[in-house]
Amino acid sequence: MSRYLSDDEQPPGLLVVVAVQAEAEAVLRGLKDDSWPVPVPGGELRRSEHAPGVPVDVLVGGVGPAAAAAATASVLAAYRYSLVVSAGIAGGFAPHAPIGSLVVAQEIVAADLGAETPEGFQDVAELGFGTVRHTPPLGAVTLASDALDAVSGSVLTVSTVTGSAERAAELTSRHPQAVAEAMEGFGVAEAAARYGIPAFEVRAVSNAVGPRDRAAWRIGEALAALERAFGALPYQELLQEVTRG
Ligand SMILES: O=C(O)c1cccc(C(=O)CC[C@H]2O[C@@H](n3cnc4c(=O)[nH]cnc43)[C@H](O)[C@@H]2O)c1
Repeated sequence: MSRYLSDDEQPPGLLVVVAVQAEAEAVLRGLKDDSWPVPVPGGELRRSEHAPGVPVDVLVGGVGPAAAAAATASVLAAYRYSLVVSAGIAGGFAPHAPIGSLVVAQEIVAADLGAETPEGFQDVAELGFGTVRHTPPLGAVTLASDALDAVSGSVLTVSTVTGSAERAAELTSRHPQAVAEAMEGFGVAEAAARYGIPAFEVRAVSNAVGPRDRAAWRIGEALAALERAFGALPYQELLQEVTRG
């Protein structure tokens, strides 16, 4: 008997979108990796049922907002979900999010989507062209932050990794609630919004946002934190929270 009902019959669950295979493996270890492959346009995702009746799908979407948006949208065209989660490693803004800590986004912000003007950077919302932020369901943010003992705040999506103290200061002056920087969250959230599905972002900090120092990276520590996160998330409560009317 199939443990996984057809898509029409099963309750829609969570889609977790990561950038690279190493992050997917950390998430699947957290889910006690009893997953199996499911075809999606362009490849496959891994499907598991971590909690009874709560399917969790894990997709490797690629690095950066465009790749993440395209990959997420192609899966949402094929399968139904109640929550879409952008997950992976991230840079943390000191002192809020030290290396090895977990972060949950209260808002997902496109931090470099806009224009340089004589008055300084203006984002596309300020220019009147669109949106630069998505707000995850507050109840889900609270549930996850409490369960993970995570820092919550603004998680910035950039297309260019910050590499100087000056750039980090610019970002925190524009986004005083910024706790982390990554490259996929806004793309994932944009795709989810096209399907009317709430988005969520959880990150494990691998490095400090600021001067480029790859020797200071702690990717292994961050991947271990990511594994812990996906072993500790209250999946059934999260789904109840986001599907409550
Ligand atoms: O070459 C560098 O100096 C460098 C510094 C930080 C990050 C990178 C990446 O290529 C990371 C891309 C990948 O990891 C996520 N990530 C992790 N730390 C950060 C960060 O500080 N800022 C932005 N993204 C980060 C990101 O989501 C990507 O998936 C290279």
